Amino acid sequence: MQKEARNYDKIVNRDEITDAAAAAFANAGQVPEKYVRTEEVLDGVVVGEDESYELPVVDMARLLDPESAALEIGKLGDACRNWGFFQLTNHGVDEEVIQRMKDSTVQFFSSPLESKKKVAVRENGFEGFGHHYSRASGGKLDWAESVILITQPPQDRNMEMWPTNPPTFRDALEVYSVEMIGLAMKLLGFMAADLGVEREALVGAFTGRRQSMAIHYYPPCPHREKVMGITPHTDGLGLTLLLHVDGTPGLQIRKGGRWFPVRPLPGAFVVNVADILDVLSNGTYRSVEHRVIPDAERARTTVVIFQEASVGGAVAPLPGLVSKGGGARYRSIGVEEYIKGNFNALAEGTCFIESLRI
Ligand SMILES: O=C(O)CCC(=O)C(=O)O
Ligand SMILES: [Fe+2]
Repeated sequence: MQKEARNYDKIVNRDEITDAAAAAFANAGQVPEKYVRTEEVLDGVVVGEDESYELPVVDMARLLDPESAALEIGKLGDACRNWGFFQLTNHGVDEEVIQRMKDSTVQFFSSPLESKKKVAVRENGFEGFGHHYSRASGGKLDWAESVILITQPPQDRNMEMWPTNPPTFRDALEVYSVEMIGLAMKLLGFMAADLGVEREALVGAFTGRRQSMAIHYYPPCPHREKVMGITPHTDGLGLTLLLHVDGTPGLQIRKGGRWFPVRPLPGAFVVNVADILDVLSNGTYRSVEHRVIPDAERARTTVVIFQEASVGGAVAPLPGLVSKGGGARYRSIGVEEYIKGNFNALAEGTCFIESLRI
């Protein structure tokens, strides 16, 4: 797909990180009005430390072992149906590749604002350094700074938006991005087995499609009840792979009207079903709303990879699943129209795939 085919004009509107914002992030004794969102933060009960619950954990080593595969595929399927999220252990991704990505990300965010602004978001631009998810919140901003980039396929990249500081960043991201395609494809193969479709039907929908990534830095905030790290949203693409750079928690998943905090397992990825996979699976797998609340004391940094998917140029339920009975639960839509609709919905704070429901 040519990048010219994507025109985000009038849809995407990002905010730059101002000097004032950077100063507030560095010293959060006082939260500027633009970031105060107490009502939103208090919307919905957060499940407390005292309540025991377990977010699903899927073990890649057990998926790969023929002795345990069937059971583990069942766990994977349950996680995608009931939570839309799971933590993935024993993922097999080269630890050095992960470490280089982590180090480069930390170094990027700790560099001076002037340096980060070399890749600042542009008007109507989708990529770059800035505030990315705040639009749904009536002019209020997220307590975070982020970079979003298109990473695959290589011809879709806008290299002028790729940081050169630290000098390791581009190379680390290039290698990491390829590893994440491999990891996504492995997982999708097991998801296909769980859904009862041909491996190629699901893996093929993701093969050669666009990959983008976000790195996020959430400064600590002693007034946690006032600020939102990321506005509640569902992910608009196919599959999301999230890496915790540090051990700081903050991600919360909505289930049954309550927010469940994720307790990051050391060395695990957090994987979630995004909207297009929900559609492909004909609503069997769920793309679930999530948000981030910053920590009171510790900064939090994440690296997030988004894999896009489509079938024959459309976002639609896989034919193999529709024919299984019940009919299509979503109507088919061209992928370009989908992406635009999704951005519009994100800006409005609605969920685009709801409008595709039959
Ligand atoms: O940083 C996180 O924990 C969540 C990021 C996220 O939801 C996103 O980038 O879509
Ligand atoms: Fe997300």
